[in-house]
Amino acid sequence: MPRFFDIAIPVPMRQTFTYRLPERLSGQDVEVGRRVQVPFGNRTLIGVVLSEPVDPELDPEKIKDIQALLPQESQLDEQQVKFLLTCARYYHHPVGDVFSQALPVLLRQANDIDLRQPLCWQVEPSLSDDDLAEKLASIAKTAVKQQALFALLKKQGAMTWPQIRLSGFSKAQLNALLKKELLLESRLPSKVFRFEPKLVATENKLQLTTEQALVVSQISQHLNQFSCHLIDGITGSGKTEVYLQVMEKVLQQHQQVLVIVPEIGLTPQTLHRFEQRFNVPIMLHHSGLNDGERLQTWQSARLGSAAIVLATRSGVFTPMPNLGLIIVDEEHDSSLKQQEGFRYHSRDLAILRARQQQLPVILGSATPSLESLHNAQLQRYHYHRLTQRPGNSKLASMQLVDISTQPLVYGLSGLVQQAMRTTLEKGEQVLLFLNRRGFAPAIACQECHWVCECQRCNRPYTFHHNQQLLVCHHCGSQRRVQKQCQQCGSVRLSPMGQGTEQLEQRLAELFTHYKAVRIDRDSTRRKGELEKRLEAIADNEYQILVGTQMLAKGHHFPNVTLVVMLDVDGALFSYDFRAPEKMAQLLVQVAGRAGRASKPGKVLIQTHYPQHPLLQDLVNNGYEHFARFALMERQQAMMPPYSFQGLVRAEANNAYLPEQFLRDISSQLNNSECALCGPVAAPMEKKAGKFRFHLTILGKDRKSLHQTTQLLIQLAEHHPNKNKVRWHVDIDPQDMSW
Ligand SMILES: Nc1ncnc2c1ncn2[C@@H]1O[C@H](COP(=O)(O)OP(=O)(O)OP(=O)(O)O)[C@@H](O)[C@H]1O
Ligand SMILES: [Zn+2]
Repeated sequence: MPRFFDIAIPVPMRQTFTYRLPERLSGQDVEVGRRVQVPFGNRTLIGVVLSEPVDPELDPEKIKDIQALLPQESQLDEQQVKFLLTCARYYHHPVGDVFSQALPVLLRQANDIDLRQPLCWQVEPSLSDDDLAEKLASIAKTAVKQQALFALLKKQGAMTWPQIRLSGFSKAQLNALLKKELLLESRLPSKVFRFEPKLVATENKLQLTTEQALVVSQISQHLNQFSCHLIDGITGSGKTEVYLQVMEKVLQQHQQVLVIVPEIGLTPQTLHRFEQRFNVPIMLHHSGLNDGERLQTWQSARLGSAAIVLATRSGVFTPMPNLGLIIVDEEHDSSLKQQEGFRYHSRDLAILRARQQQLPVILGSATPSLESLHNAQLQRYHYHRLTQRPGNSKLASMQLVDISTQPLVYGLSGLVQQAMRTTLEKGEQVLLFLNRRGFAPAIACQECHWVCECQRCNRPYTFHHNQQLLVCHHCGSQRRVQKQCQQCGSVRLSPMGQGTEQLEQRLAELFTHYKAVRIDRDSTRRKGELEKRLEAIADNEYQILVGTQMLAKGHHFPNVTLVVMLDVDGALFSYDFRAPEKMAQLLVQVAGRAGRASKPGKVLIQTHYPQHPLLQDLVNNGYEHFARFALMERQQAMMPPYSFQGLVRAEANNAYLPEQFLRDISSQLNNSECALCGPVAAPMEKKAGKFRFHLTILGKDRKSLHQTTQLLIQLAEHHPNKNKVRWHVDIDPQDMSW
C-alpha cells in the first residue's frame, strides 16, 4: 500500500499538498517535520511533512511522488511543526511560506549542506602559564587589538566567529593569534547542554535591589509552566540583571533560553553581558550573519547544545528542544513586527510558543506597549515594576523648549546651545537626537518653489551631501543631484530643512573645540563601523553625539548628561493612531540615555507646541500616566487593544483596480460581525510606482476577526482581478502608513 503525506511547500497558496511516498523510498521512516523534495508544476521545491500518512482526497492516480527525503539531521520536531501551523492560522498566511521563512535559507534549498557544529577558538589549553607568557610577549606591544582579543578569549573560553566579530575583532587579528600558535581551533561540542556551577561567573553577579530581588523570585516560582511576565522598569533600572538571574535558574535545570531583542548589531553590549556572566555556548541569530552562520545557530539550538540563543525577531522560530524560558526585551519596539511577506509579531509569537510549550515568557520594557499594559491590567500577564535605578543614578529631568518664537541656529535654540556649552565645558557628553538621515529632507527651487520629487512615490527626495545623491527614503531610488529647476529652469536650487549629515557638519562650525560623531544608518553602513564609533564614544574621543533612533536603542553612555531632541513635532499630528504611543516611547527611551552613571542628566525637547497635552503629560507625569490616558482614549474610540484589527492591503499600477477590488470583496461580505472601514487610499497613496488602498477590519473579539478575515480571503481569492492586484492580509497591523 502506498503512503500519502500532507506537505507544506513554499507557494503563495493557503493550502497544503498531498504527495505519495514512492516504492523505492517505502522502506524509510517519514516523520512529521521531515524535509522533502517534491515536484510542483515544472519546478522542484523543498517542503516539510505535516502529518502521519493520510487518506488522499484526490484520485491517487493524480498524486505526484516525493522525489527525495532530505537528511534527518535537518528535520523539525513535532512541537515545532505544531507551532508553525498555529502561526500560519493566526496570521492567515500561506502555510508553506511560514515554514519556509522559519527555516534557515540554506535549508530552503536541496543542496548538500554542512550541518557540522561551528568552529570556535580558545586559548591553547596545552600551554603552561610560562609558555603562554612567552608567546604573549611575542605579540607586538603595538598590536593592541591582538592583545585584547587574546585577553578576551582567555577570560571567555571558546568563542565562535560571530561572537568574536560582534566583540569588535577582525579575521586578520584572529588569524595572527592562530599563526603564533596561541589558540586552539575546534568545533563547538555537539553534546546537549548540561549545567555546571562553574559555568556562572558569580563574581560578576550584582547584589539585587529589593525590587529586582522580588521580581526574580516571583518569576522563578513559575518555571516549567506557561506564564507571561511583563517587567515595566524605567530606563536603567536593571532589567538585564533580572533577566540574567532568572536565566541562571533556567540554565541550572539544564534548559535552554531564547532571548529576543530588536537589534543585535546595534547593541553588542547585550551579548557582552551574557558572556561575562555565563560561560556556556551562546549562539547568535541576526541579519549581520551569513547563511552558513545562521544555519549553525539553528543546528546547535536544534541539537540542544546551544544554551542561549540571542536573536532578533525571526529567532522566535529557532528550534530548541529543551527550551525553558523566552525573554523579549524592549517588547514595545516596532521592529519586532515583520512588515513584509509573513507579517508576524515576534513578541506575540513568543507568547504563543511559550503557551504551547508550557514555559514562562518575560516581556521587558521601560515603555511597555499599550497592548501589553492592557493585558497586565486584565491580569493575563504578571505585572512587575522596577521604579528605581540602582546606585545613585537618577532619571533625567525633562524640559520643553519653545522654538516657535525664537530664531534657531542650525536647528538649535539659544537655550540649547547654552546648555550644550555648559555640559561640554564640564567634560561631559551631549547627545543630539534628530530622526532624519541625510543632509536635507528636500531640495527646492528658490524662485518657483518647485521641489524635486521621486516620481514613483510623489515624495521629495532626500539630499545626501557626502555621496552627492538624491535618495528616495520610501522606495530607495537614487539619482544625481539636479542643477536646474525642472519647472522654471532656474539654477537657484537649495536644500530645505536639516538632516543628521548637515547637523554634524554645522556642529563643527558652532563648537570648534569639540568633536562630533554621527550615528545613523548611513554612517554605520560599513561592517565594524558602529562598534568603532561606540568604542570611541566610550573613550570620550567625541563629545557630541548626533544620531537617529539608532542611538535610542539600549545603549549605555555613562558620560552623556545632556540629551537634546531637535524636532519632535512630526508625531504630534499624525494620522496613525499609534503615533502618540510611539513618540512617547521614543522620547522616554532617548531620555533614558542621559545621566545613567552618577551624574544627573537633563533632556531638552525642542517643539513649536509646548502646550500640546501629550508633551505636557509626558514631561510632567511620565510614561505611566501618559499610557493610562492613552489607553482610555483607545477604549473610547474602540481601537486596539479594545478591539481586534486586521488590514487588507491592495496595490496596482493604477488607482482604480485596488480600490475596486477591495470594494468588491467588502460588499460581497454578508453577516460579518466585524466593522469594515474603507477602502481608503493608504496614507502614502503611491509608493514605488504602485497605488495603494486599505480595507480595515475591526472585530470586537479575536474570533470574529478571524472569521471575517477568512471570508474576505476567500472572496479575494475568487475575484476576477486577483492576479492584476497585489494584495495581502496583515493581522494586528502596526504600521498603517504602508
Ligand atoms: N542590583 C544592581 N546593583 C548595582 N548596579 C546595578 C544593579 N542592577 C543593574 N545595575 C546597573 O545599572 C545599569 C543599568 O542596568 P540595565 O542596563 O540592566 O538597565 P535596563 O533596565 O536594562 O535599562 P534600559 O531599559 O535603559 O536598557 C547597568 O550599568 C547595571 O550594571
Ligand atoms: Zn520613491
